[in-house]
Order: sequence, then structure tokens, then C-alpha cells
Amino acid sequence: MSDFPDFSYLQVISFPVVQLHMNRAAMTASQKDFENAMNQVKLLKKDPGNEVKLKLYALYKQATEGPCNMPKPGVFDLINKAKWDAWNTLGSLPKETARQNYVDLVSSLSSSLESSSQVEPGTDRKSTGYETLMVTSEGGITKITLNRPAKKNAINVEMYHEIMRALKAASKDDSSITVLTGNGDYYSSGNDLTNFTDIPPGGVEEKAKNSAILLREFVGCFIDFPKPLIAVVNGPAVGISVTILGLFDVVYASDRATFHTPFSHLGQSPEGCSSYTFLKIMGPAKATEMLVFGKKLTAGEACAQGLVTAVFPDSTFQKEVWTRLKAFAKLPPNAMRISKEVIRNREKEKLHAVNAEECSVLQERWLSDECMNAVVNFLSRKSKL
Ligand SMILES: CCCCC/C=C/CC(=O)SCCNC(=O)CCNC(=O)[C@H](O)C(C)(C)COP(=O)(O)OP(=O)(O)OC[C@H]1O[C@@H](n2cnc3c(N)ncnc32)[C@H](O)[C@@H]1OP(=O)(O)O
Repeated sequence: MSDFPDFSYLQVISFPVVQLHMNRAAMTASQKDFENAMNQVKLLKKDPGNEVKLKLYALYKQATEGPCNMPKPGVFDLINKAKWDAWNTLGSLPKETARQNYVDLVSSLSSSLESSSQVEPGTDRKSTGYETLMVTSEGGITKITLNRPAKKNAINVEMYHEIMRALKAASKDDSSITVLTGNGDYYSSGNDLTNFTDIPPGGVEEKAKNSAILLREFVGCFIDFPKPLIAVVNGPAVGISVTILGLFDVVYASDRATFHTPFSHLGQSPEGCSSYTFLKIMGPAKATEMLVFGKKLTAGEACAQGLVTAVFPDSTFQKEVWTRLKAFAKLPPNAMRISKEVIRNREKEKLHAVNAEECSVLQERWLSDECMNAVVNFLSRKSKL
């Protein structure tokens, strides 16, 4: 084992794998995957860096011990404080979700850092080169995980581009279905409000124009996505992460998830084709409560109104959802793709027209005092949702 990694970096941050055999309390259905992932960590040829090791550490602790229950280390105890912060950031993330996220993270690392494990070609592929996502393709399922948990998976400009790239790749790969989900306690807090602070030389008008172009292209990718697209909504969802759900084929939600589109509060207007899809899904009165008055729905309410397909208790969410998804992935892929075409194609032209109109209205809205004030208030910590 000459190319076995040098674990001297564990002195900086104690690696979770070291503790594997010390804690058997977390034996559950996915313990095997968890153990495999830990073994895979040992096969990494390169040091993944402290930031990733902290994430692994935090997920390991959450998966095996639950929410952070240690007293906060003193400011000068830098290493333990970094570890404590990483663990504490995960809040009340359920153990099972933490285990799954640990497995996903290792899975994405294994390819980007060249694991020396033998992977059967074509059966388990992981995409590399993403900064804001984890993307895995396995067992007929391409899974795209929003991966900025410390920012509640807010979608920054880079993430918009990476999601589009991942969707384009997924539409061409040999998977049957594609899943979008979030890492951490949120599904997504929507548009990253700091996107509005990076003003180009052409000023705010140019910024608004560029943002409208990006948004239109982003939503267009969901309208045109050819395979069954499933949202696994692991926690609260805000803004654009909610509106595009109307373009998904199936939406599964944890009972911890909420659905919030506070556009008026932010001086903005609906996007993601929600001005059309939400009306069709839930009728104009319920859609107005959400899109105009910013009513936040519980997962149960969203399910009753047709936006969500099914809701599961958070404690069994991952297990129940992935059992279903694995079964879906075994269905004949061409039949699923053609059925989706039959169901969706006659709406496509309309959806593109709605998308274009929403983006053009928003381009104006972003220049309004109402919108600018709302962004400034959030960024200056004066307001949250
Ligand atoms: C190309 C442009 C296209 C535009 C398309 C338009 C889309 C419209 C929308 O999506 S509207 C929705 C916009 N989203 C919001 O308004 C959410 C703002 N966030 C919040 O209100 C809160 O953060 C919260 C309720 C989501 C979570 O509150 P909590 O107290 O639990 O956590 P924190 O506030 O401490 O958040 C942790 C850190 O994450 C940062 N953050 C969270 N969400 C966003 C966001 N949307 N944009 C930017 N940053 C966000 C937050 O600032 C904290 O960062 P810090 O640790 O560095 O302080």
C-alpha cells in the first residue's frame, strides 16, 4: 500500500474515520454505506484540505452523536473551536441525513481526489469540478446536492451556472432520473442576496439586465429538462428554490420543510414560471396568498395544495424517499422520458413565454427602491424573513 495517504494531517484535525470503530451506536440501515464511506476516506491519495475535513468531522459527529452538545471551546483553542463551529452549524440535522451527507461528500471526494479504490466502470460515476454542488451518478440516479450549508444553500451566481451545467450533463448521462436536494438543515434559502452587491462598470442597470438573462437561462434548463426530475426537499425552501418546484415532476418533502416566497417583502415579483404553474397547481387564491402575500406553507399545506407530492417524517425521510427513488430508477428509462415528453411538451412553449415575461418584469423590479432597500436591510442585518 505504497500510495496509502499520509494521515499526518490528522494532527491538524482529528479525522472522523479514526473514531469509526469506537462508536457503533449509530447502527441503522445505512450504516453499511457509512462504513464504506469511512473506508473510502482511507483510500484518498491526497489531503482533501482542512475545510473538507471539518465538514467530514461535523457530519460524522452529527451522524453518530446528534446535535452538538459540547461546551464551546475558548477563543484561543483554535482547532477545537473550528471543529465545534463546524459541528454546531449543522443544528438539528437528523442523524440519518448527516450519515447520507457524509456518504455523498466522500463519494464526491473519491473522484475529485482520485480514490485508489476499484470502482466498476460505468456503474458509479461522480462528477468533479463543482464548487457549490455535490454531484453523483449511481444506480441510474444522478443526484445534484446544493452544497453551501453554512449559507443555507443560498444560490450564488456560481451555483446558478453549476446547476445548469449539472442539469445539462444529467440530461445526457446514462441515468434514468435526476434528483435535486440540499446539504445541511436547509433545502435552499433562495437567491443569494449578495448577488446584488457585485455591480459591474455599467452600473445597476447592467447588473439587472445580466441577472435577468441568467435567470431566464436557468429556469429554461428546468423547463427543457428531458428526464424525470425529482426534488428531495430536506428542509426549508425559500424564493426561487420554491418557485421552480412547479417545473419538477415529483416533489418529496420532509415534514421539517417549509415553502416561502416572500417576493413582496423583498420588493420583487414571482419567477420560475410560478405565476403560471402555481395558479394551475393550487388555483389563483392560494397562489396569491403565497406569491403576493408571502404566506409560508408547511410541508403538509404544500402537499394539500398540490405543490408537494408526499411528505415524510424527518426521522425516516431519507430512507423512505430513497427506497422509492431506487425503485423508480429501475423502470425503463426510455418509457419514462417519452411519458414525460407527452405530459409536458404541450406546455413548453407557454412556459418559455412566461419565463421571459417574469424575467423582464423582475429586471425592472430589481431597480426599484423597494427591492434595493430590502436587500440592504438583509445585508446590514436589519431584517431576515
Ligand atoms: C441571478 C439572479 C436571479 C434572482 C432570482 C430571484 C430569486 C428570488 C428569491 O429567491 S427571493 C428569496 C431570497 N432569500 C431570502 O430573502 C432569504 C434571506 N435569508 C434569511 O432570511 C435567513 O438567512 C434565513 C431565514 C434563510 C435563515 O435564518 P437563520 O437565522 O436560520 O440563519 P442565518 O440568517 O444566520 O443564515 C446563515 C448564513 O447564511 C446567510 N444566508 C442565508 N440565506 C441567504 C441568502 N438568501 N442570501 C445571502 N446569504 C444568506 C446568512 O447571511 C448567514 O451568513 P453569515 O453566517 O455569514 O452571517
